Amino acid sequence: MDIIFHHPTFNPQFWIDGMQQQLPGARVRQWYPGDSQPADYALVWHPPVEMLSGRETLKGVFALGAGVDSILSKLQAYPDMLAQGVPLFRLEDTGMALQMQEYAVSQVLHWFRRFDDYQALKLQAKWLPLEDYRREDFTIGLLGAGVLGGKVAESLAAWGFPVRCWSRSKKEYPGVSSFAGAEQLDEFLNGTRVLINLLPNTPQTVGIINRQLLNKLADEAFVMNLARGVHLVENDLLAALESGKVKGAMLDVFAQEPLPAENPLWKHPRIAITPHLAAVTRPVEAMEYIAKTIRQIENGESPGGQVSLHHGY
Ligand SMILES: NC(=O)C1=CN([C@@H]2O[C@H](COP(=O)(O)OP(=O)(O)OC[C@H]3O[C@@H](n4cnc5c(N)ncnc54)[C@H](OP(=O)(O)O)[C@@H]3O)[C@@H](O)[C@H]2O)C=CC1
Ligand SMILES: O=C(O)C(=O)CO
Repeated sequence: MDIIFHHPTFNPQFWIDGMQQQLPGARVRQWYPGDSQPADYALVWHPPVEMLSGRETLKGVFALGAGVDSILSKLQAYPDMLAQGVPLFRLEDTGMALQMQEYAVSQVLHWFRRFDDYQALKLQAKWLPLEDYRREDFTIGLLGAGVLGGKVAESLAAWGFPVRCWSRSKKEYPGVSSFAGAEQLDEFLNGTRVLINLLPNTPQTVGIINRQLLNKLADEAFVMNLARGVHLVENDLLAALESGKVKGAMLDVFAQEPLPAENPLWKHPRIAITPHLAAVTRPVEAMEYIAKTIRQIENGESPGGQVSLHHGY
């Protein structure tokens, strides 16, 4: 079995050795421009078009992350990049759900215990106990309730917050109310105090966190964007912070990354920023998962994690 690998930043030798250990007998190589030797599987992130195009014998392409928007947008521009019928897989969890839970829970508790307000008071040297927020007024809404959103919802429900989620199909997560489809979006937003975004980037979700949506949240809402920058209309968030509708935001992802130094989001006192690291690929877990999936394919089974080219995620 031949496996080709391309990632703009990961250490290729680490992955080549790791995959060979996971799949004894497999020949794993880093792909270089001009390499059109046969391959059965490809492990990729931001792949050059030339790496995949014309490879009709591929049995699977693995995205080395959870989101496949960059691969699908390239595929849209170059429809021949992936031969007909070659399945595209993505990483499902492989250690990312725990990271998302840590990120979301710590920030929700930060807002709930009013540490943002106390930090502002501290800067004025003011000793001023504030009224506690009540859990029942702190409804948390997950936009997107898949592999990562579902786990984040469950971890917040375990802290006793009212939690709800919104997805395309109905969910049954313990302690989490489920809303599904465009027709239930308003109901989901009504009363949501903390909005956490874990949707995929698709034509249906671009710009979803906009003025109209923000206005439907509870007053003094909080917004956490952990999915993709294109989901959020940045100027609409800034306007909602100015009007007081939104009290604070925590942003991990941006329409332009790295976020340019002149972007006003940097300077806003009620916006916290991290540089797209809410959940990163954990190589060992990812390699175990990919190897398991390859073994399933080789055994003629139908593995999970296949991307729907129709739905775009
Ligand atoms: N900031 C970071 O470091 C990282 C960000 N991400 C981002 O997180 C995203 C989510 O990952 P993951 O949970 O694994 O993805 P999943 O595909 O498992 O979950 C996506 C969820 O969004 C829902 N959804 C999709 N389209 C719509 C729509 N039009 N209307 C309503 N709901 C919709 C799906 O509904 P249904 O369940 O019904 O299909 C599903 O619940 C990734 O696409 C990626 O962009 C991922 C990893 C790290
Ligand atoms: O896996 C993904 O989609 C990511 O955004 C990794 O940071």
